[in-house]
Amino acid sequence: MKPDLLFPYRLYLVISEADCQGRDPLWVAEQAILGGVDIVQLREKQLDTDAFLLNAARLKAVTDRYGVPLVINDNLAVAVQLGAWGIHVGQRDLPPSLIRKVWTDGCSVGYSIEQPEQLYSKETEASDYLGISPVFSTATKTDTIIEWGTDGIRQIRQRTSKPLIAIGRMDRTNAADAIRAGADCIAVVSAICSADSPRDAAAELKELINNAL
Ligand SMILES: Cc1ncc(COP(=O)(O)OP(=O)(O)O)c(N)n1
Ligand SMILES: Cc1nc(C(=O)O)sc1CCOP(=O)(O)O
Ligand SMILES: [Mg+2]
Repeated sequence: MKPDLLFPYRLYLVISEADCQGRDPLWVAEQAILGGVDIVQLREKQLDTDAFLLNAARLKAVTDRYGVPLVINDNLAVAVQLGAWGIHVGQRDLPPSLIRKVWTDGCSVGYSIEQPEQLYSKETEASDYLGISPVFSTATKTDTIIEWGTDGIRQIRQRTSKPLIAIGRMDRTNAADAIRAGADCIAVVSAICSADSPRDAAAELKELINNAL
């Protein structure tokens, strides 16, 4: 199925303070953007809402400077108060249809798909793009169910026109394969946040993605 063109982003950085190896996440995010990241998600699983909001506001000052959309993971209160571009939720979070009722001014809603039957739900219908969760199992997030693999990307591509985000152990060795299998965008934590040079890592991934399109 042909992908929806409303999601033009190709390289998606998912970031948290804990994933940045003691480095300043604002520096990591800025370097990644300079290297070619074109959408950023703040995923803070350990912080309360006040601390999450403070970090999100600091990060938004950086992403706004470069015209890069900022997505908030899970926390609708933070996303709304911040005026974020969007929110990403999974199967055990607030459902997209409820988010749309509360956050009415055109937010973007990403939704994780963990199993084939979840593609055909009212909540999937209510979302703007889908996280393929995970393409490969990863130490960064261990509460996942199956591995989709590149064949899984191909199967999902045949069944939906929603933009597809490949996430889970994505890196320089598999990004091009995921794009060729039908993903629209590659999302990473470690491949950028753990790299010696987040800027160079992002630039290499972006080139691999662009060459695979
Ligand atoms: C782009 C993207 N895809 C998938 C996820 C995972 O979301 P979720 O299943 O809600 O898990 P947590 O990130 O909340 O642990 C994501 N965050 N981003
Ligand atoms: C945030 C997230 N969501 C996933 C999912 O499967 O839904 S995997 C993941 C973390 C991805 O980290 P890394 O790039 O280090 O593998
Ligand atoms: Mg979640």
